[in-house]
Amino acid sequence: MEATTASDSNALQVPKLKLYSYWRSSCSFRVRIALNLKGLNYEYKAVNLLKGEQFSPEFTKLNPISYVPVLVDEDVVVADSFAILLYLEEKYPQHPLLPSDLQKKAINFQAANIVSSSIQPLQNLAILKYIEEKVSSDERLTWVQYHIGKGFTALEKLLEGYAGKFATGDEVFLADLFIAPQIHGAITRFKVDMTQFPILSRLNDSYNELPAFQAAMPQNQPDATI
Ligand SMILES: N[C@@H](CCC(=O)N[C@@H](CS)C(=O)NCC(=O)O)C(=O)O
Repeated sequence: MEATTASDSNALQVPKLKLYSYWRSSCSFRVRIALNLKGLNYEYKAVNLLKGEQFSPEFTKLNPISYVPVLVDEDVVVADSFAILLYLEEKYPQHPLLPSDLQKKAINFQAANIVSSSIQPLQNLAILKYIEEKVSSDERLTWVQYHIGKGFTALEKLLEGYAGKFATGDEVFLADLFIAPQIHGAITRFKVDMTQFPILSRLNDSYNELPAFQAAMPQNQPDATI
């Protein structure tokens, strides 16, 4: 694992934070957005998933299930993007990730979970490798597109009465941190036709304008290979 430093002139000086991340990982992307929104400076610790660095004894000590992201905040180690985001929210309350309105908060959790439980796990590296080996690479793409489509269709229905510039209104909240990376991957990696999803397409245009999202994009990470 190679260490590089991410810095931003607007970031608060909290150099003790370390983020174990992989440039193309949508789960890491969620946390990178939160760190940027909250103005938290962090050290970027690249974990190359294609080289299997997530299975190294050093990394497995940080996360026994061998997935990125992992956040290290001095002596606190938190793995899993959802857990990390809730940790950051409590420890660093600037730029809140959750609205105070209870219904809107619930919609944020629901939308985040559609992505984190019902889309992303079905497109994880190990699953795609298994389908490619046991069936075919064509089936791999058909599989991912089907599951992204199913999740995106649900999100379109869920957000119909809530979406503004962002998922639940005109402010960025938790749902956006899950939706933006999922759309980015759907377009760039899995060639999903986004014209079927007008609300999500509109949200994506808004995400693309925000510096906190731009800086978190895969292609802008120190370990990016494109
Ligand atoms: N629920 C976890 C999922 C983490 C996860 O699946 N990470 C992926 C990258 S997005 C990973 O490390 N995959 C490595 C592998 O499949 O070996 C989270 O939200 O952090």
